[in-house]
Amino acid sequence: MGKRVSLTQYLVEQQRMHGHIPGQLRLLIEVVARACKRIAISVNKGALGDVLGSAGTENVQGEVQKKLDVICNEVLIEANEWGGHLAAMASEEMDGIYLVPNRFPQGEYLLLFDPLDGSSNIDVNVSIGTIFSVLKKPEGHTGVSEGDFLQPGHQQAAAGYCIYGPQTTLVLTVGDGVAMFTLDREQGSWVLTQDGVKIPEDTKEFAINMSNMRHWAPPVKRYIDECLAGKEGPRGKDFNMRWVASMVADVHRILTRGGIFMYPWDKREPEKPGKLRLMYEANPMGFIVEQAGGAATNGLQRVLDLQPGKLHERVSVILGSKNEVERVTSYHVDAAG
Ligand SMILES: O=P(O)(O)OC[C@H]1O[C@](O)(COP(=O)(O)O)[C@@H](O)[C@@H]1O
Ligand SMILES: [Mg+2]
Ligand SMILES: [Mg+2]
Repeated sequence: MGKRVSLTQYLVEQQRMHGHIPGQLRLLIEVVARACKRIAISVNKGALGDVLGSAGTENVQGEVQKKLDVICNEVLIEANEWGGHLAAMASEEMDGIYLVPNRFPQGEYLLLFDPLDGSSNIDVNVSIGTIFSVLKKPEGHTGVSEGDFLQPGHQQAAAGYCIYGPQTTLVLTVGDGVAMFTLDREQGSWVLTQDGVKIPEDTKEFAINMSNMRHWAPPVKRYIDECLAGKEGPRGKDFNMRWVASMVADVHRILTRGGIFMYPWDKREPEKPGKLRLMYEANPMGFIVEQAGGAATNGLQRVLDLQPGKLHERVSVILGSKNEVERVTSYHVDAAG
């Protein structure tokens, strides 16, 4: 095996050699990675650590919080308020933004996260994760408001996720491609295990929750019907299907071997644009997927160009292998006339 490159070495190189990231951002990412290591330990303990089951509370979106949703949120807040690189944080599990208290050093970045993605999979021992996104606080005024967070995804300074699966893997982009780091548990360090990750442009694998089929919009139904028709259908090839129901795990598979992931708008809650959250899920994943050569849209527009109207905004998501995402998007454009 060749020389092992740690997360710190990778980031220092991004900072010094390529000039991609300022020192503050490098340190911020290291703090997030350390928090993910702590979360990995809690996740691994499972029933032994009393971390399974419901917390008996609801988040701002009316979803029942699991114990791990709450624990992970606290770990991320606690680690990052000490870091000194942030002005404020926002999380899927908190109603409003969290200002870094004055007693801690203040920084110029904003951190957003989905502390625990795939909540329904915690108790059944299936892969779950943490997703994060970093924005720069807009200049020109003191203090921080919710409005400062409402920046389109193409302005992200960094984004990543950590997947707690058979391996614990941190996937990161600072706008210079995508790198993967595997946690070496004995050493307690993140080791670079793949750099320049590329998603194949074509695929024969789709990920969607098929139980919602009767609620889909016609362009989604058209695309999936064509996939299901297989070799004899208009696509002329057989498709496979996967749905883990943890976005991190589904996206991780797509980064590894290609595929398309869809959580589209559907008729169950027609007033909502989708189930997934723009700021904590779609934007960071959209940034990563694009940096790996894939694409991410809401059916009509590039996800990273959407102007958020509010912190907990929902969005329809289609992402993954470029040619498939373009195809589904063109079906939506056709339908919109
Ligand atoms: O259970 P469904 O409707 O298939 O939804 C699965 C989706 O919900 C999510 O679990 C939502 O994330 P949270 O667990 O953070 O709420 C995604 O990770 C996943 O893609
Ligand atoms: Mg989530
Ligand atoms: Mg979550």
